[in-house]
Amino acid sequence: MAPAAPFNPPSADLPGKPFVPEWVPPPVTREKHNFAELKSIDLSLLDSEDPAVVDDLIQQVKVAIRDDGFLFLENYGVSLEQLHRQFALAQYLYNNISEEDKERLLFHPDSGKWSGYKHPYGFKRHRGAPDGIEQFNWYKPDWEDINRVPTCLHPFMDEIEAFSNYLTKSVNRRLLTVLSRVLELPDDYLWDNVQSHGSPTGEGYFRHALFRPVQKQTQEASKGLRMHGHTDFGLTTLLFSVPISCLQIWGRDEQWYYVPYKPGALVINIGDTLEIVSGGHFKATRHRVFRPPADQLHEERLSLVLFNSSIGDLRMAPAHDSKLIQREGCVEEQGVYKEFKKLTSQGKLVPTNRQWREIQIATCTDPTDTVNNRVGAHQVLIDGKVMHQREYMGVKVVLPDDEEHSQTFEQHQEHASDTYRAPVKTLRQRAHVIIRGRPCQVTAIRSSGTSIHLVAQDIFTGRSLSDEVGSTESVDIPIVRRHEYQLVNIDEDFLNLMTPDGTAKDDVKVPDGEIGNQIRQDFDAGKDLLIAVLSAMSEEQAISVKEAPKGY
Ligand SMILES: O=C(O)CCC(=O)C(=O)O
Ligand SMILES: [Fe+2]
Repeated sequence: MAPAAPFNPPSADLPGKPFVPEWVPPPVTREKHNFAELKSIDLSLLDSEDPAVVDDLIQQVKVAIRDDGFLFLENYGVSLEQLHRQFALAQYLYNNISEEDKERLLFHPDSGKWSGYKHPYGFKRHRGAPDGIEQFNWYKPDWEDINRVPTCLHPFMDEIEAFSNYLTKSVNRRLLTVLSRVLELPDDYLWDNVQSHGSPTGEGYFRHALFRPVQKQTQEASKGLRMHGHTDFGLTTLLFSVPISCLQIWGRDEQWYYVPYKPGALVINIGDTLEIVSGGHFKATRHRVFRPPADQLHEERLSLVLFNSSIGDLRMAPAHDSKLIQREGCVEEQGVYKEFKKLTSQGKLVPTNRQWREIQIATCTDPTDTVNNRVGAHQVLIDGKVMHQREYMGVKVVLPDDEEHSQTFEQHQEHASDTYRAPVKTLRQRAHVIIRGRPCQVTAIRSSGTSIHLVAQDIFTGRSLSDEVGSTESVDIPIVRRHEYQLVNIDEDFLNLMTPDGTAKDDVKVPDGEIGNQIRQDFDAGKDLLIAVLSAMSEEQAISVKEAPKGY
């Protein structure tokens, strides 16, 4: 097999491309508990001329997939710099997308596709409770018509499309070769017979996602969940390992574990299709998105994902040509394969791949949905554990939805909800830090010999403060949150605000100066206003005002 060519994207500085600020990975958590140990696979070994090296690679994947159901992939042909450019483009999208584009390109999940822009108010087109998750998803029609893409990204579609093409046609194709070999099938079996083709993503999709920190009400309604425990419905999912630890996987010991950050690595999820095709030898990866450890609660999380889909018209069954299946039979004990098998043994048709994915998208529920997320509704108790149970076209899906494992984090967070400590060396420009008891934002950092000189600005008063810290020492960091509220009234010196779930909040003062004047002026003019409030260390201040989008 010819060695795989590395990713060679179009240039970032062609004429007409606006400047895109760099993406700086946020600091990694200091939390060490509840992290999974994932096996890491070096994909470049597939090109080795030594058959023993290739055999060893296949064995490693076999063990990782059959034991754990997930793995890291490294050396797949994209450099860290190229990857960071793609994250910078996602960051650029969320800093520049217009309100008009959000409205115009709003997704239609009822259609069974996530195509377009997802607002941060749940997984229905109609706005529900805030979930802080924004997404843009590219499906076939979105690649084919530039008008279906946010205008701010138009100059960069060459790079985004090249990246998705490389991920599908090079990385995923090689990964499917490895998986075909594990099943002892011809190299291109999964690529030729199961993977959907055409456009950069076939019937699958590519995603830019942004998870913003959530407010207390969302956190309480969802119990820390950002996305329910689930398996992906397609063939494979290629997720990029990110510094903000939210992705968790369900271990064999029936506990949730965070996926650690491995810069540049891909996290590979096995989807339902592969579980079925492999006759249960591959387990679809059970995963969810959960709140991060305490020291990352205030950070935004960008996530780039490629979902590889199976051919929509196919109904999946085990690949009986597989020598592995012929020799060892199928593995029946659990999961979607078992449920599909149940249907076929009753002489019933299983759903097509298209039906299977579209029904799950169209009926997806939110972690904030306190009506459905109850035992008796979408939850059941099995052996004392809370499980999420749904039925799609006669196929029962039961997945863990249990919270109790995270109590140690909960206690930790209560304790450390205002501040935490971090080595001064990890501070960057614009990072938060406490200087002389005040929450500040760093404006300058200078190293001299064994000490670091910090200059910072009080986030509430704007006053400049400075400090000298030993370069190996740690400093206190405030947890700074930014919430947006609707302005209902102004009561002398106080704002009467309303939280997204309708609770009144009347303890924030009208700020002094220009912003205060503007709030009063716009309110008197009858405008619907959203007020951003910054809070840190039990202090709160209104910091900006904007007009609420229509339909808010
Ligand atoms: O953003 C992530 O890390 C995972 C998202 C995910 O699991 C999904 O959308 O299926
Ligand atoms: Fe997923």
